[in-house]
Amino acid sequence: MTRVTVLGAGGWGTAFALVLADAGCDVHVWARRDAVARELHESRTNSVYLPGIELPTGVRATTDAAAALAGADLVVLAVPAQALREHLVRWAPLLPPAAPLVSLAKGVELGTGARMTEVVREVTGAAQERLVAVSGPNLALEVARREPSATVVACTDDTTGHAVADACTTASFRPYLSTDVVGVEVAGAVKNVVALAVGIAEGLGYGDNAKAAVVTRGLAESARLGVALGASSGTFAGLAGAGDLVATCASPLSRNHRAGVALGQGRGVQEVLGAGQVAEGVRSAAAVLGLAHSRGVQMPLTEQVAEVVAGRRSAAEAARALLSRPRTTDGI
Ligand SMILES: NC(=O)C1=CN([C@@H]2O[C@H](COP(=O)(O)OP(=O)(O)OC[C@H]3O[C@@H](n4cnc5c(N)ncnc54)[C@H](O)[C@@H]3O)[C@@H](O)[C@H]2O)C=CC1
Ligand SMILES: O=C(CO)COP(=O)(O)O
Repeated sequence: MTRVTVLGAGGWGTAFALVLADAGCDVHVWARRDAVARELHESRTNSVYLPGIELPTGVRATTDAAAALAGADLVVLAVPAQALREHLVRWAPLLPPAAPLVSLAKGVELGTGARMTEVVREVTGAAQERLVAVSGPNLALEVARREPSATVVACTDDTTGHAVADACTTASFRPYLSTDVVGVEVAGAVKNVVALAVGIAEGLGYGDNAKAAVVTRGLAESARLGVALGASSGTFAGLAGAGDLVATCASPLSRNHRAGVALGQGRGVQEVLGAGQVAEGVRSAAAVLGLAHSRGVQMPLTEQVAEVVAGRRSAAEAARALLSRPRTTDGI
């Protein structure tokens, strides 16, 4: 039986632990907070992050990372993007030397512009073949309710990719394989920024035309950045790109979408963040923009989201700025 350690017991870490257990893995979850670990371990529920969901028997949880990681065949990283490095520095000496390291986070690190697998590689020194990104239209609550969902398992090494896909294939959760780690990670990170933008449009009271324009132009700029970083443009038309935008930009379950609506209604970013769980796009917007600037890539939508999030521009001003840009000729 594959022994898997999931580091992070938020909505997605917990839902993914459920998938792994359904797929027949022996699952050990690390939670940051004692109350969450105890509830998961004793009642097999996580009422803060996944209300109404019961995990399969056999899933264990602890706040002791060393105990969670002992003997792991596979390690899943499920903490928010901006917290990954600080946690990994502590976990690195505890990681089994050959286990694949799977990143679930959708974000780019502030200050470095690093993708999540780049952070993992820098901190752990793990070979590229051990690094895996899982990303797609995977709203945690729907996955945990065992509603049909598909995802992308991205790894430069086929054998590792298949091993991770085997560990998380169930009757309702279906992974597709890709070797385009860069594309899958960029698509996931920029998706959160676009979901904020769609929410902002909604909060401003705009209709479906505006939202469709934001999604489509957001996807175009996501693909532009990805290709500049070496990704394949096809990745952005797939599950990790268009697929995740469809799910997140339409769903009230998306925290980025909800945060965007609040920003569009004129609420401040502190109020918006204080009210809910992690909305990765809020902090990734500036990081994505920095990465784009370093490669000479234009990302006008991301630029406006970063302005709104920083409080330098109102949502209405951002919309006006986008509408008054010089005409472009790419036609997509
Ligand atoms: N929730 C979802 O539907 C999905 C989330 N993701 C991605 O997975 C990653 C994790 O998201 P969730 O599990 O949903 O987040 P969450 O907000 O539900 O939970 C985050 C988890 O990380 C822990 N944590 C550790 N250090 C933290 C810190 N410094 N600040 C805040 N939390 C910290 C929290 O205690 C919690 O266990 C994010 O990058 C997100 O974009 C990806 C797909 C689906
Ligand atoms: O990434 C997600 C679904 O694929 C979840 O989105 P939120 O982080 O906005 O809730």
